[in-house]
Amino acid sequence: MSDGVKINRGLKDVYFERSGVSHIDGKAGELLYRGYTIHDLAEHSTFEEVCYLLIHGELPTSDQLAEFDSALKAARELPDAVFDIIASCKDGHPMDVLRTTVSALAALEPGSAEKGRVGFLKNGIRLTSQVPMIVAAHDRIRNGKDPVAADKTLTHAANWLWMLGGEIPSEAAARLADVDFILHAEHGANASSFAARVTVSTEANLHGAIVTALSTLAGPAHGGAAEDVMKMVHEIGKPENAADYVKAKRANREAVTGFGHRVYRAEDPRARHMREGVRKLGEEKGAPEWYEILQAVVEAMKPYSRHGLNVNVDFYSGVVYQLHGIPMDLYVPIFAIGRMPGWLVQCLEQEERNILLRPLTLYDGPEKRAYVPIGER
Ligand SMILES: CC(=O)SCCNC(=O)CCNC(=O)[C@H](O)C(C)(C)COP(=O)(O)OP(=O)(O)OC[C@H]1O[C@@H](n2cnc3c(N)ncnc32)[C@H](O)[C@@H]1OP(=O)(O)O
Ligand SMILES: O=C([O-])CC(=O)C(=O)O
Repeated sequence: MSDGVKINRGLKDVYFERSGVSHIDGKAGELLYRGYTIHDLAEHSTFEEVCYLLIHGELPTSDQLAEFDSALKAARELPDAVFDIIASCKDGHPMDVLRTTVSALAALEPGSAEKGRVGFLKNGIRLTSQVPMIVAAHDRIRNGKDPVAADKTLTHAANWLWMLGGEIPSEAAARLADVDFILHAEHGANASSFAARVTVSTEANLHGAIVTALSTLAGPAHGGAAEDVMKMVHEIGKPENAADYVKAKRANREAVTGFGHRVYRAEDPRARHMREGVRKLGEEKGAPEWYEILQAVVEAMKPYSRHGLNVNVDFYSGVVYQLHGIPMDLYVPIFAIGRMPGWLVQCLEQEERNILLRPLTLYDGPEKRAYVPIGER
């Protein structure tokens, strides 16, 4: 039945579509958004500008950026019912609460079923602004505090920190969050974006696709890794324990979290910026040991790196959040805040040249056989 059929398990190395959004050179460890290196964007750009670039294909002029920014700011509103929904499931994992709330917004928001480029853009911009509001409101509600209203004068990153902590963040803290969002904004056919594209391919609406993406991002093999890295760092406790920890993991053939990537065979280019963040912030906060533990794990992993096994973006990002006092279970939702424009633009591309995404599984079950009535089994 299966003669000559080649199966690409996990869809490894399979191209399913063309995309003009981001280019990943796995061997060279390079990532481009619309032709610009992630390093230039992390150094010189803002999240708002990167959103515009991803969605419209070009860096904006000042006027284009101002118009786009005011659309994002105007969308910093949530229906009252959302806060009741958050309160009713406040003890759940923030990723479950976020997914449930985005799903509820599909039913609560006028125009959520609108499709086509215009409908997707309207809903995508609205959700890009609402996702950080939901994450921040949930964290406050579960800690017995009132949600903080969005400040429409602040940048996307500064407003997120303001809504979370109820204090205007320092410029340095807001910039670090901004860079984190830029680094996480887009990454081709990663599992959550691919899943969102599958949803759009059935002509479902954007809210549905974002719910799919959130569900997929949550797993520890994808966005959940930053949370697991932080748990690993706590378990290791001090740099001198790292080698034994790694040895035990590898002896059991278990993955060391924060290492490995489906596409990169060189270091994930985003990791460099987060590593610098951990080093600097650790020194500033008088907590250099986190950086030292991470570097001891990198050293201990060297003998196992012959396949090009390197750290990925999530290896350092959790410790940056920890040093900012952000609880571990918010790490995946923070990834989701950054990834919103990437999901949106992948959905736009899918919608513009749609084809139902429907691969095949090669049947290897029993041969055709006669039905046996229940009394004769
Ligand atoms: C933002 C992101 O989503 S980045 C990824 C975040 N996830 C993690 O950090 C979780 C840990 N990493 C992993 O589980 C994996 O590396 C994945 C799921 C990300 C990628 O998996 P794959 O594409 O199947 O890995 P790949 O085929 O490149 O593996 C090559 C070899 O490296 C090994 N390997 C891959 N990742 C790891 C790891 N983290 N620790 C130890 N060994 C690993 C594999 O076992 C395999 O070894 P083998 O050839 O001896 O069998
Ligand atoms: O591309 C991937 O497979 C995972 C990843 O790094 C991302 O989504 O940022």
